[in-house]
Amino acid sequence: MSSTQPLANKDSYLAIRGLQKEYTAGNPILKGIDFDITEPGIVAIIGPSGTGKSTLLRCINRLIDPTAGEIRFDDQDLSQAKGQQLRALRCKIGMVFQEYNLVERLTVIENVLTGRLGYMSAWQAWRRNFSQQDINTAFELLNSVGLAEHANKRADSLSGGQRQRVGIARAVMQNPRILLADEPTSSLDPKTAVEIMELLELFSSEKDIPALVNIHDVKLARRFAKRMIGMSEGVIVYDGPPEGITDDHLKQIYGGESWLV
Ligand SMILES: Nc1ncnc2c1ncn2[C@@H]1O[C@H](COP(=O)(O)OP(=O)(O)OP(=O)(O)O)[C@@H](O)[C@H]1O
Repeated sequence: MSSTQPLANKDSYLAIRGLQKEYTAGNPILKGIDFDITEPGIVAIIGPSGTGKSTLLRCINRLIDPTAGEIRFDDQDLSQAKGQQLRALRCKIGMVFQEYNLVERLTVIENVLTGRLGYMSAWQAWRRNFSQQDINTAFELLNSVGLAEHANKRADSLSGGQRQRVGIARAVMQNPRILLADEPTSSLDPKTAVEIMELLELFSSEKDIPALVNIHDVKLARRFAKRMIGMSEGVIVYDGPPEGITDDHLKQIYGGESWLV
């Protein structure tokens, strides 16, 4: 794709053009990324370690600043947003992390409720002054992720799979327009990994939003993704349906072939 293509219309969930990121000058990690997200469902981003998958998601939610390019989200250029505008846009981006990023000393329900903090005034947030509606929604979400009976336990008493369920509930609590998940299954056993992907699929479908998921497990990606983006050395080398990915694509993405059995 070319960075001269027009940005998608305002019905697009996300439109990225010419996205570049250098951590050190002259050493680009993302070398001009272009894609549109126009439908709900899981989009799996695959590629070898160090190719820039996390950097891409971190640019999208502005945990880091892109070096160049445009990130069109909610009809605004997220790459240039600052201050209140950036905070408001970030509220609409739910983020799920590999290591969960929960507040360990808080209870499970308190962790889910932190998904609303971005919508509250500083005073309300400081007082943890959540509305009854938010509290009800948090309990409903905990029920949906199968953790209703754990609501009042401390987050650090849960297993990895349970923590990731809390992480997903917290992200959905934001009422996001998109979900970003950075290797959400990498620290989990295979069965739990499937359950986590099922939850991402469920919320993506229920809330009618896309979920961009960085994932190392190609088989798992193929099972759940509607679309796969293959990255290699900071560029996109495959963008299409899971059934379109061939061994040749995988060789191009990961290099070599001895691992392809
Ligand atoms: N904060 C940073 N400062 C400098 N370099 C960084 C920083 N974060 C990442 N990098 C470098 O950018 C490159 C891409 O890293 P990134 O984490 O985006 O890759 P990845 O594809 O997500 O890898 P993995 O699958 O192992 O998580 C790597 O070479 C990494 O060392």
